[in-house]
Amino acid sequence: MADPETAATGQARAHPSDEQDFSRKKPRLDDAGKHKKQPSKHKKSRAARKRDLHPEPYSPDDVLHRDIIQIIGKDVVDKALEDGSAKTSPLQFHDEVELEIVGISSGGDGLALAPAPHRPWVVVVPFSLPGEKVRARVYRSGLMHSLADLLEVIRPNAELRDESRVECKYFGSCAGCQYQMVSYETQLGLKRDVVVKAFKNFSDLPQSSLPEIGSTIGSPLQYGYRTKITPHFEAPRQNQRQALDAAEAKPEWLKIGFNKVGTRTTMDIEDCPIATKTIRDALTPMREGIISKIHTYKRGVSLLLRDSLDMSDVAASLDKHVCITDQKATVREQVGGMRFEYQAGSFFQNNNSVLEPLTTYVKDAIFARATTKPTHLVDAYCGAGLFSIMLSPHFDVVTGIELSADSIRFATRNAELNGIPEGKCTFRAGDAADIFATVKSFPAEETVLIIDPPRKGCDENFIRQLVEFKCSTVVYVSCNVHTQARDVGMILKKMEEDGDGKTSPVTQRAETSFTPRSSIFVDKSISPLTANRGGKGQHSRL
Ligand SMILES: C[S@@+](CC[C@H](N)C(=O)[O-])C[C@H]1O[C@@H](n2cnc3c(N)ncnc32)[C@H](O)[C@@H]1O
Repeated sequence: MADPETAATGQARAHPSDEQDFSRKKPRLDDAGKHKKQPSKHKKSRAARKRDLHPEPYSPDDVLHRDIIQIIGKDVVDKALEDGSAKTSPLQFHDEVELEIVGISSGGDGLALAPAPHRPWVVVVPFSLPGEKVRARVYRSGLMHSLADLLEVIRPNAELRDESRVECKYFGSCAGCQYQMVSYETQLGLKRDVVVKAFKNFSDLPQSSLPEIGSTIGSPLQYGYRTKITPHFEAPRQNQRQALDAAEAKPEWLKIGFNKVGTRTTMDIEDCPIATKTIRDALTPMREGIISKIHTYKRGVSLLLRDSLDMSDVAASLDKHVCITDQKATVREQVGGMRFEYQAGSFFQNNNSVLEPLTTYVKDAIFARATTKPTHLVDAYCGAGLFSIMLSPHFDVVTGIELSADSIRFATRNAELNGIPEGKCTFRAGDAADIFATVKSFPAEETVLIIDPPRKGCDENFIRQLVEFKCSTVVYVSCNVHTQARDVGMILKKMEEDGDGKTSPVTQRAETSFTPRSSIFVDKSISPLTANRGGKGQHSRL
């Protein structure tokens, strides 16, 4: 799933960089307790001012902006942009308001209209649900919206909310999960809605061409599924370091964990119930080790905890797991009948329990649609070879490409490890677009292309060559449905421009499945309990 940093890592959700940060009004003190110079509001570049009013396309800000438009209407937003009031919040810092939640954003937060007599303005309230009446306190404002902390659910949506479902003591503060209080059934429906909206808002396709979105296929595990977490902590400041020599217990300022919702502040997290048992068991000793030598750290650290089969015993049962914390170490996982190894610091999907159903789903989708039996498989953005190797029994020739040379080394090794005949699977390191030059001899009618790009999606060079390649089937797996919708729209349009209906590799139907990933055919939305928010420098994913 894409950029492996998902909501489950607890990284903070992205907020519009240009938001009106009321907290700036408070004097800031430096380490020595002196007042820091306040940043001048007049120094924003023209580009920054433009960004203020036009979120970066397909970014989490843009996705939220589309949700806002849906609630208050395009005309109202356009008028506010025109008259210059789109960034002027009618609500002040720390205003407490009672709100009726009317919708839920693609990032999983409740959405309300600012109460009358305020002009149309959206308030975003994490952990609230449609149909609820809540009390919330505003802490920041941005383009046509304010962000607010949930203070109280005055009238819960009894159909959706059941607090007894919540299994994590940090839920409601940690940025990692959004949905623990709702049933998994409901979560799957919410994820489907995100896919529907994404194709409507970001594919640039006419209504009549929008794919039908199937129902979401659930993850076999809803807690204890996450095979990777990356808690982080800050190094002591100079004044804190001096006091440390005497300290034995964890100093109050030291927080080892994930971001607090809506902030870039780290919360101390002692346990994470969405992580596997192996990772949960390893977290306490790891934290204790850090606390005991915190005085030695000169800078903050992002930790890595990865669940691996025990590598010390090749014949060991699949029940013997260890926690890997070294980025360079090798991790081993089992998926169906296949074994995979990869470098701990490189990409691998973070919910092992969905991988067999996911790859089987992709295989079934390919063969159910094929009119001629596919023989050749091209796996673009192949990582350590998950799709290549899982699907290899069903093809004669398989080739994969991937930017990371380390992942390619492991993909080649994984083919050997699983006894795939020599020469059947070949992998090369390089930009995905380079694959097309190497597969010109593949028979178009019998060739399948699987794409599983990072969150930013494919580039135009790749898409242009994909369309020219004219293979029989394209499967687009993605952890970011918004860039996926953009790319699918672009592929369909370019194919139409080419006027070659027969090549049409793109399915008529997007189907939501599993946790977050998506494909042209499949849209998987991976993580239970999380909204699969995404984006740079933030936050979450498979
Ligand atoms: C979402 S992961 C998918 C990996 C693999 N399909 C799997 O399921 O394990 C995306 C992969 O694309 C790789 N990548 C990123 N940019 C790329 C590019 N321009 N060309 C090829 N691979 C790229 C990343 O290193 C990462 O391994």
